[in-house]
Amino acid sequence: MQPEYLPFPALLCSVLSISRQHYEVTLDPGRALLSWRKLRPRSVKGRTRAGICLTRVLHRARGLAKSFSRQITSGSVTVPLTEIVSVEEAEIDGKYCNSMKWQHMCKPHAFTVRYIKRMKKHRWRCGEVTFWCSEEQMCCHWLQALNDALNQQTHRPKHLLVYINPYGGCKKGKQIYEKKVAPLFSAAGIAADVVVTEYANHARDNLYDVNLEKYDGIVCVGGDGMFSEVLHGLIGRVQKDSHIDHNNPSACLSRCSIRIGIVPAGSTDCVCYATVGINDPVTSALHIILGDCQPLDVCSIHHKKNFLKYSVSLLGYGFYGDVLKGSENNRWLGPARYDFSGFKTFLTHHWYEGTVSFQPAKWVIGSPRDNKPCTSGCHVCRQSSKQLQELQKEQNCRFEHSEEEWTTIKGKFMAINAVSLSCACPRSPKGLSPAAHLADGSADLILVRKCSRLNFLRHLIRHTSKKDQFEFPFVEVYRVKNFQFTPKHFEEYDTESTDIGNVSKKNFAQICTDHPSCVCSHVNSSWNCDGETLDQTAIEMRVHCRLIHLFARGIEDAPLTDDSNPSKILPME
Ligand SMILES: CCCCCCCCCCCCC/C=C/[C@@H](O)[C@H](CO)NC(=O)CCCCCCCCCCCCCCC
Ligand SMILES: Nc1ncnc2c1ncn2[C@@H]1O[C@H](COP(=O)(O)OP(=O)(O)OP(=O)(O)O)[C@@H](O)[C@H]1O
Ligand SMILES: [Ca+2]
Repeated sequence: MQPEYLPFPALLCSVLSISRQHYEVTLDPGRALLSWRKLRPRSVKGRTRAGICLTRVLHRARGLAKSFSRQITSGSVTVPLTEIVSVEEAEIDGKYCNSMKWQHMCKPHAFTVRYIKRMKKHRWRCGEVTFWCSEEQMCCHWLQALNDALNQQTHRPKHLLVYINPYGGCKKGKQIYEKKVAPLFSAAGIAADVVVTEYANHARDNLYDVNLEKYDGIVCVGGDGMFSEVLHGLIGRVQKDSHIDHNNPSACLSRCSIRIGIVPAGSTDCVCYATVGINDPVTSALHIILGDCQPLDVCSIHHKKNFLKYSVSLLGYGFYGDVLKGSENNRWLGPARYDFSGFKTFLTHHWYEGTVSFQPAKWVIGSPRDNKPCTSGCHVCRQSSKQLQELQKEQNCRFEHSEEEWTTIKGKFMAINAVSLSCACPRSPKGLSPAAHLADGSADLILVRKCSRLNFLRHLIRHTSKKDQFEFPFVEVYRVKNFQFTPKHFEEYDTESTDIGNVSKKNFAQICTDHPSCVCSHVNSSWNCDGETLDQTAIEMRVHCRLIHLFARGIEDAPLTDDSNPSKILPME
């Protein structure tokens, strides 16, 4: 049984100075809060004649804790211990040492606390406050207590493996890491082994050899393509270690427990944006330092019994496949290559014929048009994944192979998009499917049927506003656990050959040479899989619920402060 008053964790409360003003500073380990409140001169006098130091270890935890819950007064700041980035002895600069106030001290004693400040649009910055103590002993006491509290947060990474793509996005990956991220990691006491990649797939291949046990996380500095490399390396490595054959489309893949952090330095940065709420390197670094953890669904893509790729953002055929293809020769344009190619692809206005079959994700409690986006600590994800787990247990693993309820749609499509997260990115802040969930075990399958150029434009424009992009008769959206696609012309030329895709391509090439004026080259599109083109057009996709974990927390509901008043952090009540 718990005694009424425990000696530990005890409150630590002192009068310390910040910028020569007196504050009552309290560390409440029970509620995991650090707070400081400005004292009026009268109350300081009442506490200590010197007006600087008074340390009281308070055991009346309950009464005081209650009073903290009401502490939303002006001049009062409360920071959860989970949001403290670092604590260290302050470096005293000349300004303070030479001031009259401190001249009597040969060595002023101060410590600096860095903590999360929430700015607009999910951007985080590092706030900094230096507390001055009158005695060395008090300073040590505070440093010790704060560091003890931080050390108790065992989910924070201590050792990271960092891969930097120096050529992603605007080619600033290395600079971004060195200037913005590395200093924060080192302040937080995180050791990092850095690999600057020398060729495409360097990071992926390296992850097969590296001793993963040494690390608490892997960080990739780059765009979605770089993240995809790390994802393939990690998932591939874990399956290899667990002797799971990834070529088997119905294999139950082993989950990867080591977390991946994304420092955005790419062209789209969709995975980062959709899991953090912004593509900002400092914000991402801070999420990594705090040791955030966000599970993420991953889709596997197969052609017959051959594994092709994993996808976490967009698996798109038609419009987005063509945009990607068209952008490849214009890499020199950097991120603008997608807009240029998007414009050209829009003007060419192609549609493609084929058959889509899918099985709905029956366990999910949400739907693609319920207007309930995935947020930090998402209830829909938690509940849905729990129900999926129960279903899998009930059906004793046969669930994955069940043949029930396939829906088949044959038609002409402008675009077929499957997304297992919203795909929010700077181009489209709500994404391709605004209510898709990060970790519910499902993907949203969006079918845009053949329509006029004007209608397609109306649909595209909706991605940039708050209006529903699915509210058109030519757009359908389904929440699925898997789907298959066969292009019409693949069916026609299908043979018993083992390399069907190549046979099909060969036949088309033949037809096009025979009829130079025809549009055969546009009979098939290609798949854009997280920014990479797939070699096959006939594919099957399956969602693996929560296969990986990121250093992220999903998108927080509402920022607690704004830029105009960043110093006031309200308690997390
Ligand atoms: C009129 C404006 C309409 C704007 C509509 C914007 C919709 C943007 C939706 C973006 C969805 C991104 C999904 C993420 C995919 C990533 O895994 C992948 C790798 O990074 N990125 C891309 O494939 C890169 C895909 C980039 C796609 C850019 C598409 C740009 C379309 C421009 C159409 C212009 C029509 C103008 C007519 C006058
Ligand atoms: N050293 C390297 N040299 C050439 N290519 C590399 C190197 N390192 C990584 N790559 C490849 O570069 C590709 C693109 O990188 P990245 O995703 O970082 O930028 P991006 O394509 O501009 O951004 P996004 O994917 O967000 O659109 C990745 O597919 C990755 O495999
Ligand atoms: Ca999902």
